Amino acid sequence: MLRQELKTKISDTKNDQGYIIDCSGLSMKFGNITALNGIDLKIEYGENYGLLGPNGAGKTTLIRILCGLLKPTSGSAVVLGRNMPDRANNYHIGYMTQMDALYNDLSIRENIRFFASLYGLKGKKREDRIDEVLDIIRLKDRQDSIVATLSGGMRKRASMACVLVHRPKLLFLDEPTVGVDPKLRCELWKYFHELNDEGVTLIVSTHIMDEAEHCNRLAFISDGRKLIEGTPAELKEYTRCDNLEKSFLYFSEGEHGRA
Ligand SMILES: Nc1ncnc2c1ncn2[C@@H]1O[C@H](COP(=O)(O)OP(=O)(O)OP(=O)(O)O)[C@@H](O)[C@H]1O
Repeated sequence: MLRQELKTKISDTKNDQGYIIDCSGLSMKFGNITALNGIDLKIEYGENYGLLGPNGAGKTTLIRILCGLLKPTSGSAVVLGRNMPDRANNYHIGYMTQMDALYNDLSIRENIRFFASLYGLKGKKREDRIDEVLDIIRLKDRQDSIVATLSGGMRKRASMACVLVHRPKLLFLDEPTVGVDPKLRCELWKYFHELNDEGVTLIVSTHIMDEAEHCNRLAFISDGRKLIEGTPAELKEYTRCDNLEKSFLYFSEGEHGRA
């Protein structure tokens, strides 16, 4: 009952612009595997929204549908006012996957330039944007290094630059700071919040609680279902837990997970 009240309270927070993401009854089956099972999701413009759940919960499948890379088995996903999949949304969306999509034999700058060109950026504007993102990820001094020679954290930063270069309105980040050192992690989250302030909507998929605490709202996902959503404070307060991990266990395992 209380859980329903929390759901209702949160779903009442609608913004005048409508929703950047509006999903209804989204399901996805791969043969006999049900990856998503009737997900309803409304995300407002400029939110920093977290998808939190264990391995295999369905987070990546959900993101791939929202990016237009997969067609759902049933239900609808409206993104930026368009029913997905719709290629017209491609320019407005950035997606940083768990596995990087960098070309090993190109330099960092050449990789970023390649992605910028795919989005139609040219000439001085393109080179200025590349300089801008190199500053953000703090790799300007390594811009000519061949990607195959980079450390894991540097690869992550280079991938980040490739998805930021066309300034997407909607950014999907799959475990964005795994393998990144604490100092840069702080800087990246500061930058993500700045992007939010500029109106960019961020969807962050994670099973790391530290990362989830940075989101303004979260959905707990398990076995392809959305268990609950709310702000980190609301979810902890409701479950009377001192951290999100325990709150998640509360919802995924019932009363046994309670602190
Ligand atoms: N192309 C596919 N073919 C078959 N099964 C798939 C496919 N993609 C995903 N699945 C299955 O769907 C389920 C959800 O997977 P998904 O990758 O969405 O989970 P996830 O929450 O992102 O997990 P993780 O945190 O480990 O990345 C899993 O059982 C997975 O094996």
